[in-house]
Amino acid sequence: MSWEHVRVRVTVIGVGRIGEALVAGLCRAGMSAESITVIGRSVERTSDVAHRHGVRVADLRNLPDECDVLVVAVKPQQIEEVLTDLGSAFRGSSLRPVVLSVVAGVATERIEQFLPSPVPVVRAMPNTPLTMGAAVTAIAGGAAATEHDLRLVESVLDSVGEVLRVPEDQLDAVTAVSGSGPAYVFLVAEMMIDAAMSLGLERVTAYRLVTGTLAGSSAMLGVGDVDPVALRAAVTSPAGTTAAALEVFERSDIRHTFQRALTAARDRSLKLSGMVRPPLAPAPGEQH
Ligand SMILES: NC(=O)C1=CN([C@@H]2O[C@H](COP(=O)(O)OP(=O)(O)OC[C@H]3O[C@@H](n4cnc5c(N)ncnc54)[C@H](OP(=O)(O)O)[C@@H]3O)[C@@H](O)[C@H]2O)C=CC1
Ligand SMILES: O=C(O)[C@@H]1CCC=N1
Repeated sequence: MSWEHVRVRVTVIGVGRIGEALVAGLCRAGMSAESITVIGRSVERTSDVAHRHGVRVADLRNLPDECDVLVVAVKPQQIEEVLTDLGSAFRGSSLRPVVLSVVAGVATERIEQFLPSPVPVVRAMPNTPLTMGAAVTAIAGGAAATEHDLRLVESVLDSVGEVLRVPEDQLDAVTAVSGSGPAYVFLVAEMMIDAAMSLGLERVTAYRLVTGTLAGSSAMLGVGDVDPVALRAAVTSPAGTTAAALEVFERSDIRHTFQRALTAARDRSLKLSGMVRPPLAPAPGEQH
């Protein structure tokens, strides 16, 4: 998406790691800084982010006059408070942006319960490579989200990486795979650097070899529909060095470990939903 002739106004509530990564990614993709507003909790942190990226600042009780996509990027434990304030802010204004939640584990239905209906809600699971325009994000629309709303969200997320639609009940699995996924890759980098140093390489050499290897290998994976098994086979000479290493991995039951790790992440995402209590009763005159 080229933002040169298109104006979509984005407000991001919660400018922590993922909120700021999104702001950085959108600025990098050419969205004008005047189209982006941030709302944070700590004044210092929020003005710091706004200053660094040249974007505007607002607050939850004083939303910007214009906003097409309102991103909620706070922790699951913080969303209840934010949605309560957002519900009140919406009731006192005619502003009706698409609410785009990137919060792990919190269902669109749960979010809708805090807001005057009908507010379109889209749930997304991005990942931190969005800072580099290299995210992969899965989205699912809530009850009031139209095709137009989904396309609007896609236009924003497209500019920071790849976007795919999934049924909402798959988003917990998506979180385990691609939301948390960068951390697994960084863990591999960390372990390879430690192992390289234990073999006698200098830290700086180990770092360059490992990051170069991961970046190069990721670039190979990113070329069309490639099969990771075939790519691995191409590195593995019979009775060679790679085969010696892979045999150690297989004997250590690494596949089962990955299976268990991703299942634990998926289950944690499912559990997070239960931490957000719906509001006690709808405001007078509102249907839910
Ligand atoms: N990090 C990641 O890789 C990914 C994270 N996510 C999801 O994104 C969300 C944010 O995660 P992450 O960025 O890592 O978390 P952080 O803790 O880094 O960021 C959360 C931010 O929300 C702010 N905040 C808290 N309460 C409020 C409030 N009432 N009003 C405005 N801002 C508030 C916090 O401010 P303060 O610092 O003052 O507390 C903080 O800056 C989570 O729900 C997570 O599940 C999704 C995909 C990937
Ligand atoms: O760890 C977490 O809960 C968040 C969701 C995906 C990545 N980080």
